[in-house]
Amino acid sequence: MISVEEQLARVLAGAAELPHETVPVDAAHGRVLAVDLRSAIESPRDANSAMDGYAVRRADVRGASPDAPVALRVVGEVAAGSGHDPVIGPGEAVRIMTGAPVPADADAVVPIERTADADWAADPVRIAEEPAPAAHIRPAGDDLGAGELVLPRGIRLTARALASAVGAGVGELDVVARPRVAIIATGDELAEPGAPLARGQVHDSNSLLVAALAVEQGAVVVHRGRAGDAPGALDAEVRRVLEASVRPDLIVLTGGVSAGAHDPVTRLALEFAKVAMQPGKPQAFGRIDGVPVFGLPGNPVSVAVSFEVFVRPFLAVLQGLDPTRPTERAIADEAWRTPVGRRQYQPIVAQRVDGVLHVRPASDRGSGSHLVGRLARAEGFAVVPAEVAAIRVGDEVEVMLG
Ligand SMILES: Nc1nc2c(c(=O)[nH]1)N[C@H]1C(S)=C(S)[C@@H](COP(=O)(O)OP(=O)(O)OC[C@H]3O[C@@H](n4cnc5c(N)ncnc54)[C@H](O)[C@@H]3O)O[C@H]1N2
Ligand code: MOO
Repeated sequence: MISVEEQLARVLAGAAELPHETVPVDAAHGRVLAVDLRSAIESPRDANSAMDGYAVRRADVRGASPDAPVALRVVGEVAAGSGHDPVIGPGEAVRIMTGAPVPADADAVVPIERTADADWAADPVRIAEEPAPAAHIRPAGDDLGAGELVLPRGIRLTARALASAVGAGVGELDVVARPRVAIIATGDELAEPGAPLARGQVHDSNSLLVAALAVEQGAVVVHRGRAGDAPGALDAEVRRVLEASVRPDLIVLTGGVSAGAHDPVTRLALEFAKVAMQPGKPQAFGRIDGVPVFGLPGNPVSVAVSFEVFVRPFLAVLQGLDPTRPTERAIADEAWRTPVGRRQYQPIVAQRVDGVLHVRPASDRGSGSHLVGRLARAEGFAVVPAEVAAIRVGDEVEVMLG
């Protein structure tokens, strides 16, 4: 048996960041930013009003108060979006709306509520407050200076990040290419989701599990198929994938990697390993025509764990992201057994109590790697060192969430 670290090192050995591409901001959600993004503009472009009210010259309204309002003639109006810059002479004011550019002659905005009549029809308008210098004016460049760093390279573009990018005057972003993943579930026993099962059959949940996990990690699924155990079937399916017009960056196979007499992955030219982990012991990895191929063990919980431990870091490296997974300390609220000699990845449910993370196994039916029905409850995995034989109530465990 080899350690998880040894197998991970094998998997990551040839992995490198994919090429970059430029995409419209609309298509960048979830992509990884390839270069630092600096603001293309000063934002806001113009000094603009933070309130609906009147643009005034402060010199005209010194000492204004509710008891001694100052009357100004209304000589115009600017609404948001107006490119207009009306002249404001002594004793004059301009109606201004939130977001509208402040006329060059004004040096303060008085909100409508601070006028004696609080009525847009009032003319003259009676200003009932002496505004502070630049009151309610958002200066140009208040949000972003031209050239200011907005987003650092290597982040995944969230909705908020995209809003900042658009605010920075950018219409396109340089992003890392999405890893293209091909998935082939192997086994004669596999049936379509929802299909009635004949004796010996099982629904293929693995190919969808891998596809959805890969998409969650920023990948795009270019092929999802199944291959039976007959000699040549998997080979033919792999060939089809490799010869398709869109070549994948990786192929993920599930099932057929262990010691069975019909395990088809074992006939491929991959490197096979028994990894000291549970679940996920039998693993295969290699390159076929230069394309990385993962052979994950067929049990659904083994697939979920193998993806977290090997495929997810690989996808991270392809996207220029840190492959290390942050872990947290947690307290076990329930006891469970764990195999000595293999690092256990126990699906867990988690709960924070007074800031302390508490976990218990997600399955109430043991840690069988076939328990796909319990996978939905898992909120993460407890990672138990190989030398530990049992977790007792109150023990501290390391947990990777999500
Ligand atoms: N003699 C030995 N037998 C087994 C060993 C071993 O070391 N010696 N290892 C066991 C362990 S651990 C695992 S894990 C499994 C891995 O087996 P395979 O990768 O060959 O997987 P299969 O035999 O094809 O399937 C295992 C199990 O999972 C079900 N399955 C397969 N594909 C899917 C799918 N797409 N969706 C849902 N379920 C799937 C399959 O029906 C089997 O029940 O080997 C042990 N045996
Ligand atoms: O290692 Mo297998 O993955 O126990 O279930």
